[in-house]
Amino acid sequence: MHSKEEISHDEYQKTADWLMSQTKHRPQVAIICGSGLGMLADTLKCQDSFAYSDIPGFPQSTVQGHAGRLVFGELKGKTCVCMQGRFHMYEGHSLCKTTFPVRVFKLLGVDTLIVTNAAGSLADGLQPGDIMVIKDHVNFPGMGGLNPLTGPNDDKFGPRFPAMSGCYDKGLRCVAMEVAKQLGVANIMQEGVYAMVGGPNFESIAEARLLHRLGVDAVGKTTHTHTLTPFLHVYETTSVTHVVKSYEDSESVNHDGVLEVGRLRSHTVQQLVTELISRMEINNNTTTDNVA
Ligand SMILES: O=P(O)(O)O[C@H]1O[C@H](CO)[C@@H](O)[C@H]1O
Ligand code: HPA
Repeated sequence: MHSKEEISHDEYQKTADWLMSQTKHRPQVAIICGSGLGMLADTLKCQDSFAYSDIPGFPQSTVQGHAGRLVFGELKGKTCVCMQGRFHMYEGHSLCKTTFPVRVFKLLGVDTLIVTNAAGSLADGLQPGDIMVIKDHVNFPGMGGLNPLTGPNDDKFGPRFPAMSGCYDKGLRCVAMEVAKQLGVANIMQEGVYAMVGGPNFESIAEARLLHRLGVDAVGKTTHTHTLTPFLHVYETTSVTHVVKSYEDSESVNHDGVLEVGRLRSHTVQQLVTELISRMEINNNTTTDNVA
């Protein structure tokens, strides 16, 4: 069963030590790129990049649109590490494997995590191509006991019972909305609630309607597992795709369509993240105080 696998502190440390022996970069910010959104990594300067298959202990990406590379470099004067490709439960990874890189990032000195993803729209006001800033999540697998934090707690990574109320950094969300205004994209950006489901199938019409009634704005198959790691300032943005909610709707959602929307919005997401990073005060560990 997924939740049984355990990874020791030494294993995370071994991967972190290997990376530190291969690059001089010491990142403060980590960026995880969602489906079709990996181009962000190409904008880093003075790059050192590693295929996941060459990094000791790292899982492998198997999904189209997730290149499987870890890229270190500079963005707007901040040292960053960028995942071009993430790991999903539906690929067969245990949940602690899907979150493995986030704990390694902590050991590298990262204190801010920026996550992008693709997800289907359930809210009436969210159109395909819109951007949703995640303000909260519903962790369906977690509510049923599938949680990367299951098992012995490693106090070095956070408390046994972490609170989720402040999970998505309010200061970063405010700055993101300011940046959206400055870039002229505030009309396609709003805050909302993301729900993770197991997948890999897309939702049935009845499931989509149920999620909508439960207060979910967008649905995907990943993401919050990374944000359950309570030591980081987290900012997360969703690139919204179409979800079928009506029996009369002749469209059906598919992964190629998801990648297309990702590509369509990748430039805007890239601009948003770059400007957000440029405004961060990172060294004093007080991103939440840095509201523009
Ligand atoms: O969450 P990301 O990796 O962006 O991908 C989303 O897009 C894929 C489905 O097309 C699923 O993996 C879903 O979670
Ligand atoms: O999980 C999903 N469901 C619906 N639409 C999506 N678009 C990306 N991911 C998803």
